[in-house]
Amino acid sequence: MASQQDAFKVEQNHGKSNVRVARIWKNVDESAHDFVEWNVAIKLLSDCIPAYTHADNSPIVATDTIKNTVFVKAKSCSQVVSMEEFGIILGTHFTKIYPQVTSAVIIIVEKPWDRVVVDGQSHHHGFKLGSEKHTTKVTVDKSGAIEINSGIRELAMLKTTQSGFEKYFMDQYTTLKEAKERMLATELTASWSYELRHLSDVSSKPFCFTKKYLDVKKVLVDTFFGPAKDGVYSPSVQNTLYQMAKAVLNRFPEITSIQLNMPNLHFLPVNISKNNLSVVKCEGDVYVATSEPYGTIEATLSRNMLSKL
Ligand SMILES: O=c1[nH]c(=O)c2[nH]c(=O)[nH]c2[nH]1
Repeated sequence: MASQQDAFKVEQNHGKSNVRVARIWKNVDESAHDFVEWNVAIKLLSDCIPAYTHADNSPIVATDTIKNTVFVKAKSCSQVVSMEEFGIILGTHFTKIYPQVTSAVIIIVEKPWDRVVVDGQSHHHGFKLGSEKHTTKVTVDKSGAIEINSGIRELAMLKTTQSGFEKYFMDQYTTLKEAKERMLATELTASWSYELRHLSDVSSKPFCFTKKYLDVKKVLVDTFFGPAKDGVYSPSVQNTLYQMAKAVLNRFPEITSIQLNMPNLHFLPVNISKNNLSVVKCEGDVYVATSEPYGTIEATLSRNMLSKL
């Protein structure tokens, strides 16, 4: 929140980060338990300028209160809620209850506890840690205007073939050899926005955010890899990223834009020689795995609103 004070423009917000809440839903009928672990960060935009300029703390909602609210709201969710719904519940609370709070931003990252399968059967109360993380960012304004983003973090994907990189711009510093055949590895971070603009949009048509997250993830993964046997050729990370984002926008009309970040994690062919004699020659088989440096490739695709007219 910005304000003009003396000669200065003051922009400020406050909140609490790394509020780690775990919630179990034990159903009365003794069926499987549901469990989530969320890392919640909250930022409140509020009329708190006197606290900064005149040491007047009276408008500050203490960050300790903000933290407590996460646990109070987790307790009061008697039914399973998605992270996005929990973000809406928190954002609505802070903007409704406190006159000085104009907007609340809630960011949640879910720890990937997956239900264990034992002898082919889903366990009722056993969970093990998986890999990629579901994320969300929910912004709620006092007016009821909302922005809801969902996303994925740390989705590592690798293919051992069906990738190349050729005909790129070359100059006197270019030493990279063109490749028709290489491996491709990345760790995807994605985030997408839903066409939900007001709290009333959410209450009028209940939205299954968790299912949507799983569906979007499947489209991203399937597009990256292609069919199981033959895969799909990637002429660059850039093109693969574009195909993945496009597939999501084509498939889900309720998503207005998607941002993908796909680092190019390099596996370098191993070629070792001694006295001009080869000790190890990479024939598409032995590589050195590197973590740095890595290529950074990211893009955002949004619907061209003119194309809707
Ligand atoms: O798919 C790629 N895109 C690049 O921009 C790039 N740059 C590079 O060195 N290797 C690759 N690979």
